[in-house]
Amino acid sequence: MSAMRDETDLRTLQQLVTRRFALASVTYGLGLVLTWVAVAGGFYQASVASAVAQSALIVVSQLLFFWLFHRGVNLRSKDPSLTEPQVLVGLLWLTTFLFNLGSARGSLLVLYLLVLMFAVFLPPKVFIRYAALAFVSFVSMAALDYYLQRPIETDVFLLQASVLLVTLIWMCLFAGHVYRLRQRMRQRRFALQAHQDTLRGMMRQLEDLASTDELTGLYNRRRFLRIAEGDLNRLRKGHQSGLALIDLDHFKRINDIHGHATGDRVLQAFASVARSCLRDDDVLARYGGEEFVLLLPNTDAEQFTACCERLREAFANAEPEDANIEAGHLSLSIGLTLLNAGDDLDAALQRADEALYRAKRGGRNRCEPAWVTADA
Ligand SMILES: Nc1nc2c(ncn2[C@@H]2O[C@H](COP(=O)(O)OP(=O)(O)OP(=O)(O)O)[C@@H](O)[C@H]2O)c(=O)[nH]1
Repeated sequence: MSAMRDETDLRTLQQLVTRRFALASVTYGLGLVLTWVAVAGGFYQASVASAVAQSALIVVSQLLFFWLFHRGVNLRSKDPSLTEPQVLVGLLWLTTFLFNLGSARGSLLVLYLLVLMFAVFLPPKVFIRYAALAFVSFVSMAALDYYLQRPIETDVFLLQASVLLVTLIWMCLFAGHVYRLRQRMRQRRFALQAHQDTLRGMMRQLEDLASTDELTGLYNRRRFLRIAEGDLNRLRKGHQSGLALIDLDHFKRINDIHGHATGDRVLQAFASVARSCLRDDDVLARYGGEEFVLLLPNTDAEQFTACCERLREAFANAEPEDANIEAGHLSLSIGLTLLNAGDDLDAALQRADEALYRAKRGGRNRCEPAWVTADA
C-alpha cells in the first residue's frame, strides 16, 4: 500500500519536474531565437560559425537533460528538477552570448533575471550564490573587454552593473520570501497528512468495530455476507467453495444450568477452537446467537467434510476456561454445502440451513451435507 503510494508520489513529482524542464527548454528556444535575431541584426560580434556552435551546444545540453528526465536519472538526485545544473548552463550560455553582443549587451541584461527565475525555489543561500555568479559574470565581461582592449563606455557599464545589482538583491529577498512560504506550506502539508493518517486509522478501527462480533472477535454476519458474495463472484467454473452453518447444541441448556456468562465463554471457546482448526484464508463469522457460518475457499466435498468433522471433534473436546464444563460435554451440529460458480448465496445458505436442521433432527453432534446445488 505504502509502496504504491510512493510510486504515485514519484510519478507526480516526475510529471511536475518534466513540465518545469519543458518550460526551461522553451526559454532556451527563445534564447536561440534572440541569438539569431542578434546575428541577423548585425549585433553579434563573433563569427556566424561561433553562433552555430553556441546554438548546437544549447540543443545538445537540452537533449542531455531530456535523456536524464526520460530515464528517470534525475530522481536519484537530491534536486530531481536538476535546477542547479540547468541554471549553471543558462548563466554560462547567457554570459557567452552577451559577451559577443558588445554595446547591445545592456538591453538584454534582463535575461539574467529570466535564468534566475528558475532558481527562485532553491534555498536562499544557494540562490544568493547564483545571483552572485550572474553579477560576477556580467562584471567579468567588462574586465575581459578591457583586457581585449575593446572600447568600453564606463558610465553605461556602471549604470548597467548597478541596475543588475539592485535587481539581483531584490530577487534574493524575493527568493527568501518564496522559500519561507514553501516551508510553511510544507509544514501544513505534513500536518494535514498526519491528520489524514489519523482519520484513516480511525476509519479502519470503526470499520473493524462495525464488522466484528464483540464477544468472539469473529466477523459479524454483515461482513461475512459481503465477503461470501465477493468470493462467489470471483469463483471460476470448475472450482468450489464450502459453506457451512454451525450451531452449538443445547446452548439454551448451558445458559440455563451454568449461567449466561458461562454461555458467553463457551461461544468464545468455540471461536478459539475454530480458529486453531482453520487456515488464514477460511472465513468464519458469528451468524447470530449461538450460530456460526464458515466459508472455505477452494475446496471439494471430501476436504470440506473432513474440515467440518475436525472442527466438530475439536469442539467436543474443548474445556472452556472458568466455565466448569468438562471435555466431552459440548457439541455442535453442522449443515454443509458447496458453492459453485453462478450459485446464489441465499439459496446456498438455505441449503446449509436445511442440512443443519437435518443434523439437529438426526440427534445433533454431527455434520450433515447438502451437496445438490440450486441450479442442478
Ligand atoms: N450466553 C449467551 N447466550 C446467547 C447469546 N446469544 C444467544 N444466546 C442464547 O442461545 C440460546 C439458543 O437457544 P436455542 O435457539 O433454543 O437453541 P439450543 O438450545 O442451542 O438448541 P438446539 O440449537 O436445538 O441444539 C438462547 O437461549 C439464547 O438466549 C449470547 O451472546 N450469549
